[in-house]
Amino acid sequence: MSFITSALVAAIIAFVCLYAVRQLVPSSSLPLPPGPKPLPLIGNAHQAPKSHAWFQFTKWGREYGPIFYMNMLGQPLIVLSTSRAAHELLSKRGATFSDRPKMFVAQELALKNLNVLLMDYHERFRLRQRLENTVLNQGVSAKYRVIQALESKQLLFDLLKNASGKGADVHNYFERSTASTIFALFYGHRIMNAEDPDLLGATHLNDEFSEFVQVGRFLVDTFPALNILPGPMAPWKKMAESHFQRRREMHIRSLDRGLKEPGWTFSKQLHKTIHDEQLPLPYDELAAEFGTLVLAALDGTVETMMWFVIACITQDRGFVAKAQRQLDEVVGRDRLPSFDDKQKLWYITAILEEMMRWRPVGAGGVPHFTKVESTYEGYRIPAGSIVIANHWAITREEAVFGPDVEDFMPERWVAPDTAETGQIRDLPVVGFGYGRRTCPGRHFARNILWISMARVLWAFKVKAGLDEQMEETVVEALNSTDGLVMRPLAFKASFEPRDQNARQIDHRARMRYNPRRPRSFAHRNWRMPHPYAQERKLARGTFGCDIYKKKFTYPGQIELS
Ligand code: HEM
Repeated sequence: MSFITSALVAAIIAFVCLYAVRQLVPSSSLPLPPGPKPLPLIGNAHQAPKSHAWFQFTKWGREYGPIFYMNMLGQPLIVLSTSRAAHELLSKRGATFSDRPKMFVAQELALKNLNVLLMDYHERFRLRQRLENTVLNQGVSAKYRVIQALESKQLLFDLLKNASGKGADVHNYFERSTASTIFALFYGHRIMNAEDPDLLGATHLNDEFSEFVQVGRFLVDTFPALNILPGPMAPWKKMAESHFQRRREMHIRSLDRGLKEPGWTFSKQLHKTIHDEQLPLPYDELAAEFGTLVLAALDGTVETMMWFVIACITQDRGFVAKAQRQLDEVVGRDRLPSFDDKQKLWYITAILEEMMRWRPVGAGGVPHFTKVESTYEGYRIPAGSIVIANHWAITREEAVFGPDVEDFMPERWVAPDTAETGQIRDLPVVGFGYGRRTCPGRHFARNILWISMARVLWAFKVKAGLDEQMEETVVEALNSTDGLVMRPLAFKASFEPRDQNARQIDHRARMRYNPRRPRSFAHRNWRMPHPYAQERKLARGTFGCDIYKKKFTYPGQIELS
């Protein structure tokens, strides 16, 4: 018998045994949740959606109710379709439902178990979560607003210079702005443009990773025994090893650099904590932890901004004019909106919340896993189940969010007393996930999104871009990639300044750098103009002596002290 045949036979025997054991092991007498009708042995594998599973799962959710069950070649899969079910199981019973399913290629081979996103909820994970929390909790995240505000000015400047008139594919500019904020804080250097090698490396790794985590992409995920196949028969091994090596090299290089840059960085802060507290986190694992955070931070934030641009173009039934009226009343036309205006700019907050609802970028939810059997509403959830909160279905619950859930309507977040309190309605927040696995970057992300949305609306009329014949191009409201992050397909948008004030962003924001020395971070290349002296003072107060008792130099371009 050839090597490959033996491996296949071994995998099939393992599968049949597993299936038989799952059928025979006594469990509670409660029924499994309802779901599509399975076939013997393969279960529902033949019905598994080929792509964009969240759409089909939403249809099944409507048919079978808040919780439905599928059997994928013996692997139990539970899909939750309402906010209540997701909250009850994933949040309230977090001790049970906070592990992650095994993804052999992604986790074992490509990441060598170093990625916090795919780690089980055990001691190693909790240490990383504790460290993340020290630099990403709500209070500390507010301190980074200074940098987010500065980078959002640069964003306006980039859009004005490159995307007015006929418009452009603006993904690069939003990506640069977010990446620069993240790299500045993590590693102490800015990202000057979309061609930056660090940014290109990060996005390339994210694209590859997205493939590795697609359920059903690799047979070996279902039958890990297949991994004994030799190299040529197992192409995933080479792909995964190459991914791991490039990732490791990039993360370690970035951390080395982050520790050398002047001023405070996440790298320095956490490296010191680990050293002071003698925590069991070797250097390469710390580098991997930062790398994971950077990659996780980029995708969700940038793609939410891209969906925001699409909402402005395709969903404007008056929300843009309403937001601009409020911006003009509260802020006027002589300065940009700032975080200090947040309470009075409640409609921008409503837009942000509606954005996260209308296009939740993690549409299919990140899978959780339970190692023990559980019950819910009279149904049995078998031990070893993958549990998915289908964000797409949950954000489309009419009983929770009101009618016309496919429409973009910030008004659904506006409470009767919002105008006085600045507080919007307390509806369920879905986009950042659930329970002990809730996104640790949510406060950080919300701040970037809020200031970027407020400033883009203050400055521009956002329209579809024009083609060669000067006709408006078609911008689709739903076309997206498949995968962990739902990205809109490329489109062209035009950012026309609303007036002369907006046209002068470059004089006002003046986030200028010397284009002949774009990779130089010497602060003399940067000028902070007079109108923003006050911000400089604020930043100095914030970082100079406050939480970290250290002089903070916003890396390179702006001396804040
Ligand atoms: C709009 C932007 C973002 C969205 C929509 C988003 C969404 C999510 C979601 C849905 C999860 C999975 C939650 C679950 O399993 O239930 C997650 C996890 C995660 N996010 Fe975010 N995220 C965003 C921004 C960020 C940022 C800015 C950072 C870091 C600075 C970050 C770091 C992470 C990490 C490390 C995890 C893994 C947590 C774990 O497995 O326990 N994310 N995010």
